[in-house]
Amino acid sequence: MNTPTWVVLDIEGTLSSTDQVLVVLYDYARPRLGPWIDEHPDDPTVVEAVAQVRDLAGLPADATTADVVTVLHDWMTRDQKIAPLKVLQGLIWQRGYAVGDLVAEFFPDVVPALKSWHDNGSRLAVFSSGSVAGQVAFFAHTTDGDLTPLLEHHFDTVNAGPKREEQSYKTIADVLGAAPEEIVFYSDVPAELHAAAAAGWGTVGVARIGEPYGEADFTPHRTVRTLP
Ligand SMILES: CSCCC(=O)C(=O)COP(=O)(O)O
Ligand SMILES: [Mg+2]
Repeated sequence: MNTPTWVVLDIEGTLSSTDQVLVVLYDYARPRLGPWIDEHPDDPTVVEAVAQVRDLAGLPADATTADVVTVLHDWMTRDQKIAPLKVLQGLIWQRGYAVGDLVAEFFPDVVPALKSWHDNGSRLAVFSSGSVAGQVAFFAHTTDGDLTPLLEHHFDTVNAGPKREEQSYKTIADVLGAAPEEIVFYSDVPAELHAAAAAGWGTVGVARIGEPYGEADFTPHRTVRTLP
């Protein structure tokens, strides 16, 4: 494959283990959701996210924080990557990274690959279900230091759209100002790769041993076990 202009990267299962997200980060967020909502009654981002939870879950307007948290915990248990949950998690993780409670860990091949792509002239972006706020904090506080200078753009389901829909990849290409064939997407989830390919992007399946999609069928996408 020729060196692409843009390399767009998924996080969970691709750069970082699923346990890093679903155990470390989710366990950190779970008990903090209720207090975060109650302590930020005037934050428009929080107010909007809570209103969206109420709407999506069909809760009454007078639903309590505890009712909202019950819904959020249920979504987390089922790993439903629903936007208002990801927004609230992202705010909590942002604080967790800032105060030193959290440090982002990557698979061992990831940081060398990011640096190699960057040094060889590829431009890097992220497309993850994790909110942009959470993503930026994650890359700013890693076991290898602040990696944010390597990344030019962050996309999530709010500013790009659902990861399994072709239109989201068209939106990202527009923002990047790139032709689809100049972009390659790396992900552990075949359905996401199918959507990116439908938008004309190059695709690479990341089938890591021991990860949930490690033995999935990635046909017709090129597949690797490690990056790049
Ligand atoms: C601080 S980044 C958290 C990533 C996250 O919340 C998530 O759900 C990852 O999903 P992905 O789309 O990267 O597989
Ligand atoms: Mg993933």
